[in-house]
Amino acid sequence: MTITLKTEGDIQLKGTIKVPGDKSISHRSVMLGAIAEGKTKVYGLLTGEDCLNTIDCFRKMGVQIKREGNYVEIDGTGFNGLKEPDEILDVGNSGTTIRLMLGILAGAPFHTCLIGDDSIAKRPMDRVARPLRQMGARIDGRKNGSFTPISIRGGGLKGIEYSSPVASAQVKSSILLAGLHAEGMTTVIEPQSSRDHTERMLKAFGCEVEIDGLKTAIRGKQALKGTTIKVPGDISSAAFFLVAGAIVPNSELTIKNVGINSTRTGIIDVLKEMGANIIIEETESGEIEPAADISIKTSNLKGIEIGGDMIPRLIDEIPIIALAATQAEGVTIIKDAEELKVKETNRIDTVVRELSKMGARIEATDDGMIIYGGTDLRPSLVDSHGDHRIGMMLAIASCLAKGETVVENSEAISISYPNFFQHLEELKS
Ligand SMILES: O=C(O)C1=C[C@@H](OP(=O)(O)O)[C@@H](O)[C@H](O)C1
Ligand SMILES: C=C(OP(=O)(O)O)C(=O)O
Repeated sequence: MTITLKTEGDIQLKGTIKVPGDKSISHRSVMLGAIAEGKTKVYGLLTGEDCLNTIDCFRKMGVQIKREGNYVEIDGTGFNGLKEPDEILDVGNSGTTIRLMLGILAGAPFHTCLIGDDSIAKRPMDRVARPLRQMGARIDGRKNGSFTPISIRGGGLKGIEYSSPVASAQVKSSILLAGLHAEGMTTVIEPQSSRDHTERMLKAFGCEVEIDGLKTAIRGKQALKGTTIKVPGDISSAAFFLVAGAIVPNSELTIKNVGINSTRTGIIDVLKEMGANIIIEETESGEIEPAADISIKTSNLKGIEIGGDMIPRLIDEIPIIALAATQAEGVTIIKDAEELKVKETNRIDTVVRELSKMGARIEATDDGMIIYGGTDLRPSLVDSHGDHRIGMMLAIASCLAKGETVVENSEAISISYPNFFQHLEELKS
């Protein structure tokens, strides 16, 4: 699908929106609800393509999941109730689905075959296959199990202590979920902190998780009990409108009920450091996850350097931060972000290529990018390359480019934010 975005005269973004539910928390609600005993109610579940694929995979393993009014109910089978699927499980575009599910399947004594789309086929699975094999899972696939299609036969796991070479919540979560069904303790040590939704939610489902700095440990053979989850709005989706509010002239907008777990709020810290006029009003201290209403106004941004421990706290927001940087005064340097190369696209390359088409002065580096600020963007024919976050960043960029910007492959946006264009139109005035 191709979308044409017209910017005639000066536009401004004004009003209040509520972004869809957090994608990371939604995936985990379905997965933990499925392997728990009893029913789990999930309010605010994201119904983007990625989460629909997670639901579909668990249905194929015999789990009943249905919409009931304003919540989704998962009839947990208990871990031993999962059934060998008759069909291949298709995760679509979702890295979180495949990597976390491999952790669960590592403990399941049956055979499963997993595939995904062309983007998933390029993303590394050895980062989870390696530790899961050490625990006892049998995994095979293309290039010795490094890429999809991938198959797994689980069961008979033993706990391990694993030092992960990357700060990745998908790796950490996959190992912890396998650890839940292993003999003894399973410990993951990370080089930097990654998002901690799995740990928080395991606790909400009645499990004990030990956290000591960068070390997270779980004792095996703990049963999960169904519970009620309220999914806050996704800060990674809110990020597009936070940046839009800061860079589109005469704008002022509020986003209600956004998750503000500190492992995810790098975007807020960066916008503040760049000089954004942003106000956070906490609304939910959150037994599981905190949330806030966030307001932002057009601001004079300045370039900054972003790297180190900050990167895992804003990894998915880098495409939209790059756009913010094109409008800042001075230079922005993003470093230590090699992980961008193994996302839905190589996000260093796609951000640089597509923003350059619009006139941005931006250079790729080995581990990030350098962006020179103060640029007038021009309309262009650009492409999401099937990457939802690139598509949304380009749509926001079009608000600053007078004329017609055409975004190819814009359907990818429904992966994480199905009503994105509706919100964009509502805020334009
Ligand atoms: O665990 C998760 O829900 C996610 C973790 C991150 O990936 P990595 O674990 O690969 O860093 C992030 O980029 C992804 O969008 C969602
Ligand atoms: C990287 C992302 O997701 P996933 O790894 O689940 O495909 C993302 O949503 O930006």
